[in-house]
Amino acid sequence: MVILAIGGYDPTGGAGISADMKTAHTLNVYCPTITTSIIPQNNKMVYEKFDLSENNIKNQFKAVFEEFDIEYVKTGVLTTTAINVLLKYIDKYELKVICDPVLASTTKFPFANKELLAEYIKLFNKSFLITPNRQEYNEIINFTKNNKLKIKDDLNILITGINDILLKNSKIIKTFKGFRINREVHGTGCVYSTAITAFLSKGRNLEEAIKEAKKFTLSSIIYSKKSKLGYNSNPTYISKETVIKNLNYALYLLKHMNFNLIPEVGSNIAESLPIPKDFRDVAGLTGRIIKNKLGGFYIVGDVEFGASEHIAKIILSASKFNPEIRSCMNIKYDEELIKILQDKFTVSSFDRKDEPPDVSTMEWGTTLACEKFGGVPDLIYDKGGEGKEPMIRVLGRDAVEVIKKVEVIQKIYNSLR
Ligand SMILES: Nc1ncnc2c1ncn2[C@@H]1O[C@H](COP(=O)(O)OP(=O)(O)O)[C@@H](O)[C@H]1O
Ligand SMILES: Cc1ncc(COP(=O)(O)O)c(N)n1
Repeated sequence: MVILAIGGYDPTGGAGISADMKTAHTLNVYCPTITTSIIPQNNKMVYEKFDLSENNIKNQFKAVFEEFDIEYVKTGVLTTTAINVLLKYIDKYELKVICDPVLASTTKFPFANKELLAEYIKLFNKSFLITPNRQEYNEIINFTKNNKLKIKDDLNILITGINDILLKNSKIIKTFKGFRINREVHGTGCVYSTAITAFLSKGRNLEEAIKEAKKFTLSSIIYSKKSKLGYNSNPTYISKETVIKNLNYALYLLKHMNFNLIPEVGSNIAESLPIPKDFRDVAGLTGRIIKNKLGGFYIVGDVEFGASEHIAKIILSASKFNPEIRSCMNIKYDEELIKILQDKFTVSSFDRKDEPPDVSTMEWGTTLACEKFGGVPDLIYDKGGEGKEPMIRVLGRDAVEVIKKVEVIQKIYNSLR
């Protein structure tokens, strides 16, 4: 797949064509880019906007279209020159344009004036989809009204926010629900519109493309890169294959450990996709890790999605406190051990005696432990109850991280003996 991204250059890599290329590359789509402006900026401010000449823009278009067959084009920061050249190429190559009308930066630097906005309306009328945020949408509608300009009825308009609204012919076609992650990330709009373009180029229909791109964008926020001034988009795609691979590698590492912290009920280890909705988004062992009476242990079953409801409930509850936490393993409880572990790991707990009626113990206990801790600790334990074995649960960002924590715990346990 090849898509073309046309936009401004942000030297920090958080937004603009750098974000576009990172996004497309992560989705295995090749992405030539045409630069319209050089925009020195960071999470604090935009220093300037240097627009490239008409001749340079024309040569960039020539170079790309000589080299590639392009069907889908995503636009970010544009100039009048870039729009005028693009309009000609749309006609000549029947391009499908996804236009992200970046009228200003999040740091409030204006990227468009009235003259440019008038050019944008021409581009909208030759585009497939535009993805304004709510503020940009209001500005565009007001501008068309005040200047008696018309936007074609059959233009797809995705108004982005926390929930995104897809409009067509002035009707709401679909709302794409999101949730707020407590983080302001530079370049999310670029990632989102490029991800939509990439999924469209893979043959998804518009609603599927938006749905998948929204999950992808949320991941790019969850895994965003912290810098001295804020967070920068970090497009990250964790597929089912990645999760299965992590779990199988974690079990491989376990086999090479003298692991014996196995509870009577057995252990399981699980890992979820990012932003899991229910246990079907969580993979675990269809069987258990059980003690071998003569020493050692057996790993019973295969790694499958939907295999472990119990551990899945822990992950689903924990991920609400920290969406990066996607994995958990339950191991044997030991009074002396958990005391020592407090020096090495963050620990929280719950007491089954406090359990209210008619709740899922794992959902209730995990939520309570995370609330007490103010996030997700490395370990959550309980001392058991009526017919219920005490347990330690090890949490982490993926199954390999969890197993590495288990390895440290096992070594500490062995040193007590
Ligand atoms: N902190 C956040 N938490 C969750 N979703 C976010 C967050 N920031 C942006 N998004 C999502 O990323 C997409 C683009 O973000 P938005 O802020 O609307 O674009 P822009 O960066 O162009 O203003 C939207 O779908 C929005 O829901
Ligand atoms: C080159 C370029 N393209 C797009 C944006 C918008 O990104 P944000 O909304 O995070 O400011 C930007 N700031 N710079």
